[in-house]
Amino acid sequence: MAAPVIRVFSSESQVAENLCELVATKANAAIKDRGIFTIAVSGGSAAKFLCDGLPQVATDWSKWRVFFCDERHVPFSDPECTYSFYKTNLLPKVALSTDHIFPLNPELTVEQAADDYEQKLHRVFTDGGLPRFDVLVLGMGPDGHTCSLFPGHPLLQESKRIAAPISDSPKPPPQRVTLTFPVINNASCAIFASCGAGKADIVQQVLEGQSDDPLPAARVRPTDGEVIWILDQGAASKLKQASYKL
Ligand SMILES: O=C(O)[C@H](O)[C@@H](O)[C@H](O)[C@H](O)COP(=O)(O)O
Repeated sequence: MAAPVIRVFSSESQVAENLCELVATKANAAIKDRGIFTIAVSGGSAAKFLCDGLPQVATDWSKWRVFFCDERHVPFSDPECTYSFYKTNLLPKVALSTDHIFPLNPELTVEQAADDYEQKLHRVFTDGGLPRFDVLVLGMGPDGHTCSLFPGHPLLQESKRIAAPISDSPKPPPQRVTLTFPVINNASCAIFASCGAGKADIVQQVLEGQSDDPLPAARVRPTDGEVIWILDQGAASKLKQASYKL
């Protein structure tokens, strides 16, 4: 398990650019090696960064398979739907087929939608084992949550499911489906992008704090992979280790 790699940039636009360059590098390496690139993306500012920057990268979009680290159980027409954000803001600009992006089915109950999502994962990750994503693009909330995995929630201990329903999310909307830690920590590379001084305390706690009960974002430590934090100066401003500074 490698220690987190921390990259600090002077502006949000540089964070976005670096994130997209890194994703493209990982994509093109995976396509060269195995002919396919598997990624799970998030909502929040990471979605905006990816939708703005990925149309500029050179890659074979027909080889991408795009899942969601988590998704809100809302209709596609709801402005809270992360899939619809990507559908509107990325799909018209890149040659990614809608057959290669995997939304949650909002017509089902949240429990059924989680089961259905696990089946979708197994159809792409066909070896029958735990899915091993090439890249996860993650966000972190001000409480240290990532995906729909919240501090103190029993889902932090989930060990059997690869995608799980949640009906009591402390952040609305309450019903969501999320990848679980066994899948997250089986990824080849997990990338966080966090910006703004409002994130400084929680970034410091997650990256430098010691706890017997780590925050969800601090539990992202792929066993055979890397975790990379891409921060702007504001988000990195409370880190104590001098090597993390610009
Ligand atoms: O599902 C959600 O409610 C959001 O997607 C959320 O989990 C988001 O990823 C984080 O709060 C970080 O968001 P920012 O990077 O925009 O702060």
